[in-house]
Amino acid sequence: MANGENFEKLILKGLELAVDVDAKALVVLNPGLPLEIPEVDMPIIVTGKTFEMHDKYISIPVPLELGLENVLNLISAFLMEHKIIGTGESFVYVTTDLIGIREAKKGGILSKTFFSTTQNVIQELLEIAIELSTEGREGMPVGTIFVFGDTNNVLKHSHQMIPNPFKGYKLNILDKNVKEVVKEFSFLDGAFIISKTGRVVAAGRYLDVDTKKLKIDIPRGLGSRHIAAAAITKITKAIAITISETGVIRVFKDGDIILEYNPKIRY
Ligand SMILES: Nc1ncnc2c1ncn2[C@@H]1O[C@H](COP(=O)(O)OP(=O)(O)OP(=O)(O)O)[C@@H](O)[C@H]1O
Repeated sequence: MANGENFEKLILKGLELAVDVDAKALVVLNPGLPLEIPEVDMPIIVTGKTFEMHDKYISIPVPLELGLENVLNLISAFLMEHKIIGTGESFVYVTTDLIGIREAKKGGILSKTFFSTTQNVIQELLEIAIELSTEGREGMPVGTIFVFGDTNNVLKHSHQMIPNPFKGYKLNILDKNVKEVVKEFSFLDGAFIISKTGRVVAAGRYLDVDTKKLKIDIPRGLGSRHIAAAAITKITKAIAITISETGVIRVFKDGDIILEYNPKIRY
């Protein structure tokens, strides 16, 4: 039922339900339809391309491709971080074909800095990760790491494995053509270093982390790429996104996996 008119009717029903169950917010998972958002007292969150504060609602960039469960977890963390809902309180969500109620989870592991205006960079990186996972590079599976934010510290804890192909270029991940350039260089061993503003600082970077000392607690079976990604987020404030050669995408913060998703599996 991906038609705007019916979607708007569902949103109105969602609002009614939210009032009935004393929910603290309404979340609209919009796949990109032009929508008329009603003016109400309750905070309304709409998924979109960019982070924007509107009069009637807040738009937050979360790729719906991540699957309902991941998207709702991310939004739940956002609502808690912004004190829109507290533990035990709920929000109502509306997709193009369902309405549901969700309770905020206790002890969310998403860091406070995960959602901010720099979220647009994370959104872009997740989109690249999803494309690399599903398409590979020239048909071959690709594995890599993106380390985002806290760049000076990340650079201190890493070194070039090969000359840095991005040295001297001011390429920003938010610029249209740069996405393809980054995908082209994804065959390089090591990690991409991305600054808070989206600048591609380096590729082919080895993360120097002493994983024995750091006590990294991630599921067994994950190899050195994932351990290194977890570790760099433990010793810096960066967020790491890994793509495994199996296609699984993981997001790490403070040494933990905060999101795990396989775009090859339909949820
Ligand atoms: N410390 C590190 N810094 C940057 N890249 C690393 C580091 N350690 C490993 N890698 C990268 O990870 C690649 C794969 O290593 P490994 O197979 O052990 O990882 P993995 O976690 O099992 O990943 P995958 O699921 O993709 O196989 C290496 O070829 C290298 O490019």
